[in-house]
Amino acid sequence: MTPNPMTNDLPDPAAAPDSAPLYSPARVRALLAAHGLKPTKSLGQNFLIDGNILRAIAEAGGAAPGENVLEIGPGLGVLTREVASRGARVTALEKDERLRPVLAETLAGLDVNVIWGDALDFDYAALPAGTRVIANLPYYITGLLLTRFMQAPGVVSATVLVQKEVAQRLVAQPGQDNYGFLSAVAALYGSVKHVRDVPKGAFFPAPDVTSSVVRLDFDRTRPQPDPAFVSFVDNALRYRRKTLRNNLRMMGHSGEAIDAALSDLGLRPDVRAEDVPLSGLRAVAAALGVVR
Ligand SMILES: C[S@@+](CC[C@H](N)C(=O)[O-])C[C@H]1O[C@@H](n2cnc3c(N)ncnc32)[C@H](O)[C@@H]1O
Repeated sequence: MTPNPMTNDLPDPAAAPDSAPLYSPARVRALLAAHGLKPTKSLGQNFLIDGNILRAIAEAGGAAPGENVLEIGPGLGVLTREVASRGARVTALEKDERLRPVLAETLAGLDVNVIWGDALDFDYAALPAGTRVIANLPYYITGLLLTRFMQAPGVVSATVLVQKEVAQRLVAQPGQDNYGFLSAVAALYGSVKHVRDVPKGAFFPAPDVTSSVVRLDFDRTRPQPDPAFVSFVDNALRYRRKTLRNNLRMMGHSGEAIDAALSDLGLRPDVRAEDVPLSGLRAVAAALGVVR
């Protein structure tokens, strides 16, 4: 049973036998109808209705007995169930309070702690060491959430469903089209792996864009990036297609100091920040006295 791509209509709930899995399109529709709910676009509510994708995310995310998992946006609880039923302890942050009765029903009997509130207000620094994030993220705050996970010392990995375009940015290397702050900061904290693409039909309602599952691993054994350097990289890469010199000028560095630094480091005066590897940006930051 797949949704009609033209209307996003799902089959009649009466057609959903109780034995059908929770993520089946008919069960999802029945659940929403029973609670008088419609997905809210502004909250990025595109619910997963494909069992293969759910299993692939849980598997890639390392959901296993004894693991502490953080999920952002459990929605109807389909991914939460998949992860918790593999023995992981799940903490799930959900903003939409209308989903309280739904999650009470779909997560009954599982080891899940639902925290109601905005994921942007959550204290990620307090998460226990070894926490794994597994989530189908609300797309409108993906970038912000990814940087919160990176900066939380307890979080060791994040396996997340994101827009394909974000996935491409995450894995891009210096000099490539999609390279930018997200690519650079991900490389500063660890490594990124593209797990698989996910077609629009795997969601209800179907989103406008293709999605991808990526896994980010954060290396907590090495010294964490200097916040001054992270901010320097953010500013240096902020305006794409402008020269690094121009972006550094916007940060308030003098033209003289920039020219001397670029020349000493053998970088062309018109080099663009997205073409300079992180080691080069670090050398520029050191030459300008931003980091030691
Ligand atoms: C893409 S849906 C994923 C739902 C479910 N995990 C699934 O895969 O079917 C995103 C979820 O994030 C929730 N959400 C949106 N903004 C949020 C925020 N700021 N804080 C916490 N949850 C949020 C939405 O209500 C929704 O449940």
